[in-house]
Parts: sequence; structure tokens; C-alpha cells
Amino acid sequence: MTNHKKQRVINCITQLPYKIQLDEDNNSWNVTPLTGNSALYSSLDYLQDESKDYEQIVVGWTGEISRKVNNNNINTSTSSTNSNTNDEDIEDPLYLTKDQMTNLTDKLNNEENRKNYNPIWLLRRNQSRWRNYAENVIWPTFHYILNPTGTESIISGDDNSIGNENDWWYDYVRFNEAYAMKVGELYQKGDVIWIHDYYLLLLPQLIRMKFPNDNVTIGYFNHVPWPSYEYFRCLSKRKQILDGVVGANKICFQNEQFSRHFVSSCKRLLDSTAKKSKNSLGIDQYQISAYGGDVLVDSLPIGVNTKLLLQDAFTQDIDSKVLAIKEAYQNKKIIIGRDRLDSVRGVVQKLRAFETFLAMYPEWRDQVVLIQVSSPTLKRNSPETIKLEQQVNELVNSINSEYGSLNFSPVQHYYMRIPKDVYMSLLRVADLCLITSVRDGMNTTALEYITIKSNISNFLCYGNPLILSEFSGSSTLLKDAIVVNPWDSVAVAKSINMALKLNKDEMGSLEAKLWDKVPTTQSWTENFLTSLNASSNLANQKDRKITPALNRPVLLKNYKKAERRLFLFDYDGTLTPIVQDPAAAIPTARLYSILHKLSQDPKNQIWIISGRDQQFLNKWLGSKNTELGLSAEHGCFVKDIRSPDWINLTEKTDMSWQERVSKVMEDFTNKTPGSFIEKKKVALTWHYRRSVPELGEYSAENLKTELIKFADDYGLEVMEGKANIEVRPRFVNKGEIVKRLVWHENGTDQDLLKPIDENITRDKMPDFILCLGDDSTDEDMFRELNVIEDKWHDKFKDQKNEWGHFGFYPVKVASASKQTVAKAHLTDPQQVLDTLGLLVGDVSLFQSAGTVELDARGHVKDSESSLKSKLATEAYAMKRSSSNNVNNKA
Ligand SMILES: O=P(O)(O)OC[C@H]1O[C@H](O[C@H]2O[C@H](CO)[C@@H](O)[C@H](O)[C@H]2O)[C@H](O)[C@@H](O)[C@@H]1O
Ligand SMILES: [Mg+2]
Repeated sequence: MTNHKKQRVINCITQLPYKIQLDEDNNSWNVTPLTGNSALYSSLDYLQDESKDYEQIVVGWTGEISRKVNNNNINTSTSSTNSNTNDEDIEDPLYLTKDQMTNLTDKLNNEENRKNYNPIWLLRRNQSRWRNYAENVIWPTFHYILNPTGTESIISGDDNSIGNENDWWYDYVRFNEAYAMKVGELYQKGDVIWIHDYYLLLLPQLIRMKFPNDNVTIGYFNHVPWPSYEYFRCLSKRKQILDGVVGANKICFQNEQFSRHFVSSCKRLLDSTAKKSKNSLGIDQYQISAYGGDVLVDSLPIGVNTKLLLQDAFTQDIDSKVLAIKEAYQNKKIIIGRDRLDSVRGVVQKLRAFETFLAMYPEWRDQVVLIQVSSPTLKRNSPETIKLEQQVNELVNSINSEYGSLNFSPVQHYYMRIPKDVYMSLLRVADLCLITSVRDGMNTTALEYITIKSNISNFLCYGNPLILSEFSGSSTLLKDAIVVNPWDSVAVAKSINMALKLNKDEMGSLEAKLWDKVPTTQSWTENFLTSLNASSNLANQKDRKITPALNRPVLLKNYKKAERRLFLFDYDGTLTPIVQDPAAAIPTARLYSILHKLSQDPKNQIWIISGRDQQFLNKWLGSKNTELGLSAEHGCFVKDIRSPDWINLTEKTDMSWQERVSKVMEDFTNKTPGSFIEKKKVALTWHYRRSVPELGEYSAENLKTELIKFADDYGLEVMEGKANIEVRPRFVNKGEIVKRLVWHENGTDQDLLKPIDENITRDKMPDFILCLGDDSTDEDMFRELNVIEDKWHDKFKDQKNEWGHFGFYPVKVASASKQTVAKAHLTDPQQVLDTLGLLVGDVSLFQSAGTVELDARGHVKDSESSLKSKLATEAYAMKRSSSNNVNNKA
């Protein structure tokens, strides 16, 4: 028998599927399975127990760990609630010893479970702080609820402060970073990483940064809706979120509408292009070019474990429960609903429609019961939920008093979590299932109902109708359900009437169209992983290399440690955004301030290496800050730091070509309205940004062909820039300047006419080089740095820094999937300024994500707060052991 090697899948989920409680007195863990998220959890079970091709590793946050305390022999908390001596859950800050953590991991992975669960520990005071950004900002926006501050819904924060969106964002970044750290510990070459849902939108890019040299295969599945651009654009961190998620090879949604919305956001915010086609399942897919690489975007509706469901739903025990319910509502039609009680599940809309139904069709009064089970959410005590609860109660009371009697209430409302067997009985007994959500990703109740109704049993489950909201993600899958607009209560009432009057054949034929549309967990899981592997194979093709985002925290660390730093900045499109008029692309006050701060540090040498001419660079940069070295016209002219003089490196060159090039360019300018020539001292640039795009591109193509015909005769380079064609002598380029600046004693004056000396020792040359550029001409700089790095690998093998390199950071500033020889990318000039701001201390580390090391409490490792927390944990461990000793002696 051949030994089939399974592929490892690292499954990253928001929370491990358990409610976890620490029993301090017995020093043991209580672990109870969580309800909800059944589809995802059944996919985990499938990978764990049944899959032949995959071996699963699960990474997930522990969730809020509560404590069970019977006596008060341990009290390390500053909070007064901790002095409580009753046997109850306490949600105070928690300190755990290493042993306790290991015990929980062991318990989760005990032999019986055979699970490979890896908890993420984030034990700060107010453990629910990690939920704030995801639950109060992302979730509402993704469900079309605009609540800019979210402050109404939650009071949070370490110091009992009212939550604010920025703090929440920092916690969100840390939450993602904690996962990146854990994945970093577990990842082995060849693994695939599967990330689930909106708590972890930054994780794909963080993992990409962690493994810049591996083509890690990363898939992301969004379980909730993805909103239209008009909503998504309202998020203040919209770009950061997109940047994070496009680190994946494949991004997948519940339906085509959501994937379309996502692509539209990428086009508008990331300037992505998208090629649309059909995937092997006939579903729309998009190949989007996002920063640094091609990403596959498509949809795959989640499924349910139909086999297990039928097994669970058709038992003798449930038969008797079904019978009992039938007897309780003899001769009545039973409508069922099960929803979480939050604002998007449409319970209020459902009750209004039912009320309208009873008002419109008096013949049904006393003949129909609506059994509505509403399960509480985590935010049960939030003002919105309390308001919603009141609204629901009022509606239930009003319907029951208007249409009920002493011995019958037409609405039976249960605000509770019901056990699985009761849920199964309700699905089986129902004559109609009513789903009126105003927004959801995939309604699994609908899928479970259809599955159960497709089965013939003693109680004739077969073929009872489903009314489904058009706003539910499942409506695109279950097109043959009775699809309604939940906001139109009259239309829903008419549909209820119609559905209850269907005869057996009609119900059967409706049902027949639906049941085979329900995906199974198994097929969903297998299809996702198969297509993820396929998309990653595509990405691994040579010309599709994915460039990771620049790891800014690492850059900052390296920057701080470095003694001789060299900055090589391109100007247009790197330090300033591209604009229509070249004369208008002038530095902002923020750029001046950052350059000023950077240049104040004697360890820093800053060079602007641009295609611009001397005049422009002098006027806007040199005259404002003499600490900047300048290189104009792609290396034709150079002015050293603090020097007033420019050196012309093309002095001895024959310039007769200029006339010929000008003539050809003029010809094209006449043929292309809106185009113009920028005549610099040496280089000539033909611009077409202001022309009709198609004509501009067409002319540029032809102009290039014309110029190339004689470029060799004069030793010229014809370069394609951003809406321009430039010509300059070939022997000068930005790479040549970079070479000279690196092979040089950092901090000393340049002798630009002297040949480069490559015998200089390493301790004189820079130990940190940040090189940023957006255009094809900047590739010369990156290429040169790569060449030097290779030489240094041979020459100075033993002199690498703690990250295993020489501190070279060639970074492409690219807004589309440009192939580059740079090692990392930043999205646009704004990110460039944020990154430089980080170095000079203007921007917080958590403004943007990177691979920060965190401790088990979510503090940055080795920070002051981390050290304090370490001491508190040690104190806790000592108290534990001394109290154990006392107890043992007693
Ligand atoms: O090397 P760089 O500093 O990036 O300069 C490259 C060229 O940039 C300028 O043109 C580009 O930017 C303009 C302003 O945003 C834009 O209008 C134009 O379409 C771009 O091509 C500049 O005018 C050229 O001289 C530089 O060579
Ligand atoms: Mg540029």
C-alpha cells in the first residue's frame, strides 16, 4: 500500500469552537462546545475526521476565558468583583501559568478528540476588547448599517474608557498579528493557509510579510456579506483592510454578488484591474491585479453536513418530539422561524408580515401558529439589542392580543438558545419556514430546512415550502424558494397565504427544484481547497511572483538599530501622488516635515533620485533642505548633500540626438491633442496624460517604435513612464547613481567624478538602505541593490544583521500588479509617508499592520507593559503555588 502524504491545512478561525472556563480551585479547564457557526465547524470536523487528502491544524482565539471560583484563596485582580466567593463566572483579567496554558491545549487535543487545536492567548483585562473593531465597525458596515462611531453599542477598553474606533483598530491589528505569529510558528513549506472571516482581514498580508521568500498559499473566505462599494468606502480603514486581504491567493465569498462588490472596491480603491471569466463550477471569477500580485476572487456558497443532519434529525426521540408538537397544535399549520436576535435577521419584519397576513386573511386566524425562536447574541445587553427586544415583545403581544384567545396565541416566541433536538423537531414539523433577514451571508437554517424537508419520514417531511428573503445570501443559491422582499409586509403576507395553500404536488415540485442545490460541507471544503491550490499554482508561475507588503515593524526595528542609513527616494508617484499637470506635483507640508525630521538625524543620508530636472528639484527640495542629495534627469546631474554645485555626468556626451528626438516628438504632439513635450537639459519627455486615453496610448506605442529605430545609433534609452515616453543617454541611469552612493563611506562627501571603489570595508558602508520608487526607471535602482546584495553575500557573509540580511529594503510603490525586482511594496505615496512617519515617530506602529511579536496578553513583546504583565504573571504563579502548599498542608 502506498503511503499517501496528506497536505497540511492551517485553518485560522476567529475563535476555537468552545466556551472555555478556568476552574481555579481545581486547577482544571471546563470546555463546552459552542453553538452557532455550524457550517464552519462541520467543515473543521470533516477535515479532521474524514478528509483523505488533508491534515488539519486549527488556529483560533480562546474567546473570553471565564473563571469559576469557589473560594477566595487567590485574588490577583485589581477589580472588586474578584473578591466574590461564589461559584460563578468572573470576567476579570486573567493571569495564567505556562502549565495552565499547556493543560488547556492538551485538553483540546486529547486523544479522544485527536484535534490539532492551537489556541491564541489574548488575556488582557476586558477580553472582549478584541471584538470591538470587527463587531462594531466591520460587521455593521458589511450588513449595510452605518454607525460611524459604534459607541452606542459597546463600552470597552482596558481602562473602562468608552471605546473609540482608533483604539479598536489597534486591537484589531494586534488580534491579526497574534494569529500571524502563531501561523509563523506552525507553518511548514507546502502548507496551505485558510483564513476565515472578517475578524482576520489583515492576516493574509501579515502572513505574506512573515514569509517574504516563500510563495505561501493563502485562501480567505468571507462568511458574511461583502457590501457594495458605496458602503465599503465609508470605512475609514478601507484601504488597510483591502491591502490586508489581497495578500491571499484566493478570496472567496458566499455568492457572486458579494464577489462583484469586492472587485468593485478593489478597482476603485486599489486601482486594480479585473479579468472576468467562469470557474470550473460555472461561477463568475475575477483575476484581479492588486498590489504586487494577481488574486483570484470568486464565490462558493457554504454547505451543511447533510448526511449528519439527516442522521440527527430522524431518530425515535425526535419522532416523539415531532408528534408532541403536532398534538399541541392540532389542526393548525405551523410556521417556524429561527434567527439570531440582531437587527439584520428581520425578526421585526417577520412579525409585521405575519400580523399583516392575519389581518388580510381572516380565514387563517386560529388556524396558523408562528413558532419563532430568537437566539440571543453576544451583545445581548447593548442598547440596540435591548431596544430590539422591546420592539419584538411589543409586536408579539400586540399580535397575540389582537388575534389570539385565552387558549391560543398565534405567535409563540422563544428568546433563547434551543437544543439541537428541539431545533430538528421544529424543522421537521414545520408546514412553512419563514426567513425574512434584511441582510445575511448564508442562512444555514434555510439549507438545513431544505435538507430535512427533502427526506421522507413517518411524518411526511417531504416538500414543505420555504419563504426566503431576497436579501439573504442564500437567495441566489435557492432561487426556487418563494423569494420575498421582507420590507414589503403585504407581499410577504400574500406569499404566506400562497405557500400554505399549495397542494402536495405543488409543494413537491417546488421542493424538488431546491434540495439538490444545497451544498454539502464536504463539497464546499474540497472545492475551496482544490481551487486554492490551483490558484496558487498559477501565482507560482514565474511571471506572477507575488510581492509582499513592506513589513513596517521590522523596518522600524532595523532602522533603530542601524548606524549608517541611506535613503534613496524617487520623487513623482513615490513622494507625491501622480497628478495631471507635472508642475502641480509639489511637496506637501507633511512631506517637508518628514524629510526635515529624517535629515536631522546625523545617521541618515537622504537622496532624491528623480527624472525631474535640476531646476524643479532645486526649487522644491534643495532650496528647502540642504541636507538632501539630489539626482536629476534619471542620473544625468547630481548634487551632493549640503553642496550647492551640480555635477553634469553627461557633459562629454554628444547631444545631437536631442534635435532628432524633438522632431519626432513634435510630430506626435501635433497628432495627439493634449500631449506636450517637457524639455529638460538632457532628457526629453513626451507626456500624454491629458490626451484622450486610447489615442494617447496608441500614439505612445507608435512614438516608441519610431524612437527605437534610431536609439541604438545614439546610445539612447527610450523609456515608458507613467503616461509619458522619455529619452535619455543609456549610460546614465538611476542604478548607476545608487551604485555610487552605496559603495561609499556613508556620511562623507562624494567625489562624483572619481571611479567607484568596491574595496571599501563593510563598516563604512550603509547598514540600512530604504529605496523607494514607483516607475520602470526605478527598477534600475532595485536591480543595482540586488546586485550589490549578491556581492555582499560573497564578500561579507558573516556580517549580516539579526534578520539575516544587510538591511536592504528595495520597495516598489505600486498601485497595480506590477512585476518588479523589488523585495516588497507599498501601495501609494500616502503609505510611503505613513511609513516614513513611522520612522520619525509621527505615526503609530499600529496604524498599519506588520509582523509585531506579541506576548500572551497582547502586549508588544519586551515593551514596558509586557514586562509589567510578566511580573504580574509571575506573582500570580507564586501565589498559586503558595496557596496550593497551604491547602496541601491543611
Ligand atoms: O523619477 P520621477 O521622480 O518619478 O519622475 C518621473 C517623471 O515624473 C513627472 O511626470 C510624471 O508625473 C507627473 C506629475 O504627477 C504626471 O503629470 C506625468 O503624467 C508623469 O509622467 C515629470 O514630469 C517627468 O519629468 C519625470 O521624468
Ligand atoms: Mg516616480
